[in-house]
Amino acid sequence: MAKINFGGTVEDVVTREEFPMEKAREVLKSETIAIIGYGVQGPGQALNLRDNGFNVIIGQRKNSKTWDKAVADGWVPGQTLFEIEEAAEKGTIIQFLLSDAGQITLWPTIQKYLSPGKALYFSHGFGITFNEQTGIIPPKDVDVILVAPKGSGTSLRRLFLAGKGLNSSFAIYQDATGRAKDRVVALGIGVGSGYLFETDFKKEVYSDLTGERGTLMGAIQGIFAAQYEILRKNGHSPSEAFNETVEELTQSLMPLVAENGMDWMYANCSTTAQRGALDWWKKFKEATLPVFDELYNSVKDGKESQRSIDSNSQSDYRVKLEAELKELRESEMWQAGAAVRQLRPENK
Ligand SMILES: NC(=O)C1=CN([C@@H]2O[C@H](COP(=O)(O)OP(=O)(O)OC[C@H]3O[C@@H](n4cnc5c(N)ncnc54)[C@H](O)[C@@H]3O)[C@@H](O)[C@H]2O)C=CC1
Ligand SMILES: CC(=O)[C@](C)(O)C(=O)O
Ligand SMILES: [Mg+2]
Ligand SMILES: [Mg+2]
Repeated sequence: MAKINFGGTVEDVVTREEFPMEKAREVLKSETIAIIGYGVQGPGQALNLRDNGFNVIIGQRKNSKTWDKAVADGWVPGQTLFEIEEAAEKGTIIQFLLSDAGQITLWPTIQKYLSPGKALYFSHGFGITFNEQTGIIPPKDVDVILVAPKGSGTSLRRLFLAGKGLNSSFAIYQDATGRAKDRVVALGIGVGSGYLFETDFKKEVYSDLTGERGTLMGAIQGIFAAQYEILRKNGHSPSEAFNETVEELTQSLMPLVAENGMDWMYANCSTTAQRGALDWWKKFKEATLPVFDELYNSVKDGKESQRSIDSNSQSDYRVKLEAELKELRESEMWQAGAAVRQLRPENK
């Protein structure tokens, strides 16, 4: 573990220097990693593990789109691709990467294959933390571990192929074998994580549900829509409104923040912009702090998890989600965005 000072708080983190890939391969050399679920995280983690030389198999429903996707990705039926139950039986580490709602449905099936000494692996603390809602209560004689990439499985794979990595949190809920720490850190390195920081199942899911409803996905769409609406209401064209709300942020300013922090991005803007941003950011913080407080309490009270389970357990959950995504896509702001993207020099 490396001791890193994060703004005054020293944390123990795992970097690839402390836990190189060779060590991860040694730790997991006798393991069969069965990945159940091939949606977004499944492919990202499975392909990275395979490329890193680990023994990986996939468990999927036959005659499904994800079975075909797995075959297209080079998984071989009967060798590295099996039906869910056969993969769970063969796996010594079962990576439970169905959707959080899907895990509830499949838990009675997976549970049958959790023989003593196996490991049950999640990429979200949802199923375990809200087990009064999910019913996911593992037997005591298996390891229960978590590696949660802090980003999309699509990005996990793309960054791996680019020689980079997404950071991940890791947690141990049960250490039945005495090897849970080694297993979970080895898996975190194997799936292509940048650095690993420790958490617990409850903190992972509370922070993750907050983040995705907040700055990462929900709040950002909300402030985009609000600013775009004000600009358009005051006569600014869609081009001007979209560029000033989204395109400049994604193409110019956020990459500067990612490179060297917010102050550096500010310093690379005009002094006019710096004065304004420094005057206004606290007003936006004051306006949104109550909303974030309400959001976190809704997560903590189990309201968000129940909402997710109720919605995503319905047979037509994907149809309903797609209809709302279509509404977003067809909004004027994102239609303007589609036109702007097409006009990028690299897309001409
Ligand atoms: N999407 C992402 O990039 C991230 C996901 N996670 C976590 O990783 C896990 C997997 O997430 P995703 O890959 O997004 O899942 P997903 O929503 O893409 O679903 C994965 C697979 O589960 C299947 N599935 C859904 N409901 C099912 C059911 N009732 N019965 C059988 N199969 C069912 C889907 O067909 C899909 O193939 C979740 O715990 C999620 O919270 C964590 C970090 C990021
Ligand atoms: C990509 C990710 O980290 C999320 C937003 O938490 C998720 O997909 O659940
Ligand atoms: Mg997340
Ligand atoms: Mg999430």
